Amino acid sequence: MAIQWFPGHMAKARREVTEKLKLVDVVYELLDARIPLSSRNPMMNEITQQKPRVVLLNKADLADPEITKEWVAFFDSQGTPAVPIVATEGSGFAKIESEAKRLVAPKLEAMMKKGIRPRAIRAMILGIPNVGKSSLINRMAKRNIAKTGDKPGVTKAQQWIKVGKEFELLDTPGILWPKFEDPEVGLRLAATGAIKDEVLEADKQEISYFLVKWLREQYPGVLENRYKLDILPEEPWDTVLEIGKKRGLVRAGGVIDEEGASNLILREFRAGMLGKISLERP
Ligand SMILES: Nc1nc2c(ncn2[C@@H]2O[C@H](COP(=O)(O)OP(=O)(O)OP(=O)(O)O)[C@@H](O)[C@H]2O)c(=O)[nH]1
Repeated sequence: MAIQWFPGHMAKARREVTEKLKLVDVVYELLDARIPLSSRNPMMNEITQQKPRVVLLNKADLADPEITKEWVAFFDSQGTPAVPIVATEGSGFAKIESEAKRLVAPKLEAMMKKGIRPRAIRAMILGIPNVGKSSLINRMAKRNIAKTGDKPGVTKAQQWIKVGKEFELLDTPGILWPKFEDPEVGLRLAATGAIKDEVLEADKQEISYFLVKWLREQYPGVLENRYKLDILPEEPWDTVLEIGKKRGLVRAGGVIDEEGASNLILREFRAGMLGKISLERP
């Protein structure tokens, strides 16, 4: 999504989310399992206030399973249950529902005591662009719900998607902006493909250097294995050039196509071809 977040957009997004929040019992905060804090809206607590919240660590198929466990423990320690999921495959979905039910149970009991008949639990999905909101909604709905959330000016009545007997999901997600202030956060978002490269001030090369440096430090052997490198150069720019050479990205006159090499590394990382890798630790 090519949306750019200007102050006006942020205010509007926040207003829309606040309106939707009034309709639901529980919020699913969708984060990228590879970069949970970087993919979290900086004002999440303020915006959702006291609303019960379940963190969903999406794209868990691409993340380092050990680090994902650490993140679950981290969020638990903060009092927010967290569930690793793969929205595109439907894995982790049973727990999505049971956690929400657990959080909303006291409210439903209080309603019953007042003689109000129990009703379905109502939930909404909230997250930054590209984190998998539509994939999750479609998978939970078991059909394709048209994307309308990111089209300015397109308004449509809120619809509820029935998920089982006791559960309903709002058919449009709440979209919030990511953090932009911290350059490292920006690089993590860019490396995972959460923000379009064109939107970012950093160029492809810089993003690939960031990724290569992280892999060198945190995942020894990964680059060597994938690109058949005998020795890993000390500097990230030399590594990128070396990978370009190995992959035959060489222009006339023997000049290595550095941008091509950067693109290749990013593309392969995003597709999970370098393995299950997380870019952020609790
Ligand atoms: N590997 C993997 N890819 C996923 C998963 N969930 C979503 N994706 C992919 O991530 C991309 C973005 O997914 P969407 O569902 O369009 O994300 P969104 O949050 O609705 O995006 P916006 O409409 O931009 O706000 C798509 O290419 C999906 O196929 C997942 O669990 N694993």
